[in-house]
Amino acid sequence: MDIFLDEPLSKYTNTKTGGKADILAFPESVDHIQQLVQYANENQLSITVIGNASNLIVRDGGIRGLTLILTKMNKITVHENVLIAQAGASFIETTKVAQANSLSGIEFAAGIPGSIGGAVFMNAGAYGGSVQDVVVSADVLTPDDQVLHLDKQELDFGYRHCSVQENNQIVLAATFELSHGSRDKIQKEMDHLNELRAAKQPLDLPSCGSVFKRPEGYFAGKLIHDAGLQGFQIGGAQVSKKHAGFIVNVDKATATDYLNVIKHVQATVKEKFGVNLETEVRIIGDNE
Ligand SMILES: NC(=O)C1=CN([C@@H]2O[C@H](COP(=O)(O)OP(=O)(O)OC[C@H]3O[C@@H](n4cnc5c(N)ncnc54)[C@H](OP(=O)(O)O)[C@@H]3O)[C@@H](O)[C@H]2O)C=CC1
Ligand SMILES: C=C(O[C@H]1[C@H](O)[C@@H](CO)O[C@H](OP(=O)(O)OP(=O)(O)OC[C@H]2O[C@@H](n3ccc(=O)[nH]c3=O)[C@H](O)[C@@H]2O)[C@@H]1NC(C)=O)C(=O)O
Repeated sequence: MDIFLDEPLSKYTNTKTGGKADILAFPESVDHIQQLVQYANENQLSITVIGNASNLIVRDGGIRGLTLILTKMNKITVHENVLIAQAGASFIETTKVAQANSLSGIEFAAGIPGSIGGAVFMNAGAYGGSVQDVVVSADVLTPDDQVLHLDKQELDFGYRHCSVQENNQIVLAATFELSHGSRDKIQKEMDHLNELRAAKQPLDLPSCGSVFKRPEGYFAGKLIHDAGLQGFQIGGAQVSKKHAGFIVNVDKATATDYLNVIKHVQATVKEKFGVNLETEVRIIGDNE
């Protein structure tokens, strides 16, 4: 198993920002994760799990203790209409495997750049679909190193919410129940959604997806757009000129630049429209 010390996380985050991990490990099996959790518990190290870092800002001070990236646990298996994906599998790859097996239901995720673990953790959604519509159960590891099989009810999905968040569990794998469909039709729907995404979102620049949650009754992107903030920039982090709900790294941004732009956007939208924008991105790690 690969383990790195003092490893810059900017190499792994989609924003290309963030400080160093004291210890960064790439486990290849549940056994590896259990060994790492045991080691961390014995040495009183905190544990942080990162998926594809597509909806994440790691502060410039980095992450103490042990950080895990699960991309080496990426097996996807299919039995009839049931698809099981390990936590480190990419969501996009999972949609391709479903399509190849004529399975319909996760077309909505064709362009979601996260991992299966991150997608369950955040109850990922786009274009009217979300993880809760198709996931029937997940295997998780508890902080005291026990593997649990949780059904959908126990996962307690809500808007960008899942019970894994407050129980500090690590998602190991997820089971999806899909329906049989036509391979061509599934592919067409995935292509269509990817075209919509490419037309609206700044996919050509580093970002962390939608920075803010949808406030009830509003769209974050529209509020930021109407506040005249598109193009607003601090350091190398800029409110996207293409989609105001994104902050793009246009010139060697730091995580601090991102956080300063977020603060300014929140204050401006509050002042102009009286709406509180809550971050959807996870912000983790220490200040510099
Ligand atoms: N709709 C869209 O177009 C887009 C949606 N997204 C969303 O963001 C999600 C982020 O996914 P991803 O990039 O993989 O995640 P990230 O690496 O961005 O991690 C986000 C958080 O997820 C938690 N996490 C990740 N993997 C696991 C795991 N195996 N077990 C437990 N917790 C985990 C971590 O929580 P902690 O810090 O507490 O350990 C982490 O802080 C996507 O799946 C999707 O929901 C992202 C971009 C675009
Ligand atoms: C990118 C993410 O998810 C995305 C997901 O891909 C898309 C597609 O379904 O819908 C959400 O974006 P969104 O709420 O910004 O949806 P969009 O349809 O792009 O925009 C909403 C509305 O705001 C308007 N809008 C958007 C951007 C902008 O600069 N100006 C503007 O006026 C749009 O015209 C539209 O009327 C998800 N974000 C949230 C917070 O719900 C993510 O979670 O990281």
